[in-house]
Amino acid sequence: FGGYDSGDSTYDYVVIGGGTAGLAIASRLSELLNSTVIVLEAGSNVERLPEVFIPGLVGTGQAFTTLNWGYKTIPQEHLNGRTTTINAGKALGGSTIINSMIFPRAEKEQYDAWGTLNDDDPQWTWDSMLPFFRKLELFTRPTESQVLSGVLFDEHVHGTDVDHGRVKVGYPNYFYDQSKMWHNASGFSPSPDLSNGSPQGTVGVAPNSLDAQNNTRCSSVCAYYTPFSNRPNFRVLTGVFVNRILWSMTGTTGATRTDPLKAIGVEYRTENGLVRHVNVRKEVIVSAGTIATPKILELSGVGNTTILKNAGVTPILDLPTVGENLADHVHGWANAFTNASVTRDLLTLDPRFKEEQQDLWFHNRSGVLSAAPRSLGLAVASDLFTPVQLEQLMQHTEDNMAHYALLFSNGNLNLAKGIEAQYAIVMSLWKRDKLAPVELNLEPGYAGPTAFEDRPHEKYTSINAVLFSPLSRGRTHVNSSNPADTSVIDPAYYSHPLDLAIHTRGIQLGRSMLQTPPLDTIYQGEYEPGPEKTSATTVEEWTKNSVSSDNHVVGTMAMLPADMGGVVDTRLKIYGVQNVRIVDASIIPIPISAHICSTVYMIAEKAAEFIREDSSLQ
Ligand SMILES: Cc1cc2nc3c(=O)[nH]c(=O)nc-3n(C[C@H](O)[C@H](O)[C@H](O)COP(=O)(O)OP(=O)(O)OC[C@H]3O[C@@H](n4cnc5c(N)ncnc54)[C@H](O)[C@@H]3O)c2cc1C
Repeated sequence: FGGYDSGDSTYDYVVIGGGTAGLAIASRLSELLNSTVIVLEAGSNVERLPEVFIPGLVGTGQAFTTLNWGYKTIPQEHLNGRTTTINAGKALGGSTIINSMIFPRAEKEQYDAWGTLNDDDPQWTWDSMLPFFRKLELFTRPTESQVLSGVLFDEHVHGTDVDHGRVKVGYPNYFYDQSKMWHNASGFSPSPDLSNGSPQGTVGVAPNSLDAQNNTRCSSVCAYYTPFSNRPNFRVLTGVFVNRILWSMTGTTGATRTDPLKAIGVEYRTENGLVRHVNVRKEVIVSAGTIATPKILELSGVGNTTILKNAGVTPILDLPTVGENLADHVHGWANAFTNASVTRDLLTLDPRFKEEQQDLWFHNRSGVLSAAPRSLGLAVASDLFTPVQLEQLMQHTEDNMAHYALLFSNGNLNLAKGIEAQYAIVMSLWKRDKLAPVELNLEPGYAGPTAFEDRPHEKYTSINAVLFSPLSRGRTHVNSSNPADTSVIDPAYYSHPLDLAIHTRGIQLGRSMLQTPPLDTIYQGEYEPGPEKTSATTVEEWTKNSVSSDNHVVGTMAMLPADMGGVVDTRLKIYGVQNVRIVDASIIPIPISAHICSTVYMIAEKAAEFIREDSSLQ
């Protein structure tokens, strides 16, 4: 297990990508003892790297180019022509190897929106998703000292089934003074639990994907693979790069195809360049993530025929919205110098401090390395704008919904309808304060766009301000038939004007929080955006020049009806294809106001159930 396949072979289920969703669904399918499952993963198993398993080292793993696909965007018109990087884990465990382990959920109304967009399908509502959110979790109640440090929780919304729960969820062992101060400075009310489906307008200590017994990261490898790696029907190949899906070539091809396409195998390349394939008996499941999944489909001939022909790929099935509808959260900051006694900066600035903290963590799992420190505050529209400003922004957005939907649809009228339907939902949630357009969270150390070498070597307090409800939609497509070439990725950040307006306002709010009691007692002057940036225009300009991806890309294989530009149906099957499901963040039809990892696991758990149900009908 975990090595190279000795040759071509046949499996019931072939899973492309052993990341967050890929390992989750493969593991659940391997519970069906009469089924064989293989996972094909490009990266390797790096669970034993300290940068991966020590919670306080979050952020360092993504700097390893070997662990990060680091997808580059094309120059972004509304970011003054800058290119940006969308990070994504390149390892067994995918992005759960390098992510920040923040593990909340979004507002229940936003999950209900998935059903609304899909002809009111009851399979995709908060109520029908909650059992799967609970199923995936193995929650550890916070200790008395964690509760005294401000952790609030509602056990009913968590999963505690020791036999079936998988992702270990817990809380940090170390609490920075400034995080506690920020809870008061934010002005938000305390959240009873950031996973309860009503986080908007509240602040709280985020649950983490963390093994509370050992105080180590719980990635999808820890949750879904390591404990089950000796199952004879569960095989994982690492270091293999999938090129394409192989189809049964009976029937017609191209736009005139009427019979559903059937996958018969998957072609991959080994690290030493050998091209091999595996055969599939039942289904192929694509879980390569929001950027790589549409690429694999396009290289397999499924996508927009014109785009495929231009790239030199032979079209097999015309599905013009593959790779469209891309949405991403956008990350911005405000930060200030601080006289707080402990910040994360000390890990870099003071070798003795770092050594002490390492000793503490290895000795009894305490100290700053025992925490991936995130307290989240979810601002609603009325926290950001006055009623008059809000009225004007909403009016302008509502008046122009059809215009922007068409603009972002790449000429596809079905997708324009789908995007416009998304906008109508967003506007209605805005009006009812059922959606947090911006998340603000405190980082007890430097967070911002300036490299260590280029900034003063001081201690900082930062507020991350993340745009959570983008209306801009972009796309990712191949422009070559060579699998080794990267796609052309255009998230079209800020191409909807509301996005820039909201995000700039969020950054301003974060900036003012740094000077609000009691945080003002540790404030030693602003570093970024910079005290000289006082007008709305100068802050807006700084925002355009500095923001980056929050690595929460979704939507490129959207679960929407076909006449709204969808790529997969509500059982996650690709339209026009018999036996390929998409199971990862790419199916999320509309961005949610939350860190998305728990939602991706929930999708995988639901998909496993769909497959179980469908196979029992055969
Ligand atoms: C730096 C960073 C920080 C984040 N922080 C948080 C956070 O704190 N909380 C949160 O909720 N979310 C966070 N996220 C987002 C979240 O982790 C991801 O959205 C989610 O894990 C994506 O899951 P996925 O299954 O769609 O894709 P992934 O987990 O990325 O899995 C895709 C897998 O497919 C593999 N793959 C790709 N192409 C091929 C190919 N051709 N052949 C074979 N294998 C291939 C990849 O190597 C990878 O293993 C973060 C993401 C990043 C990158």
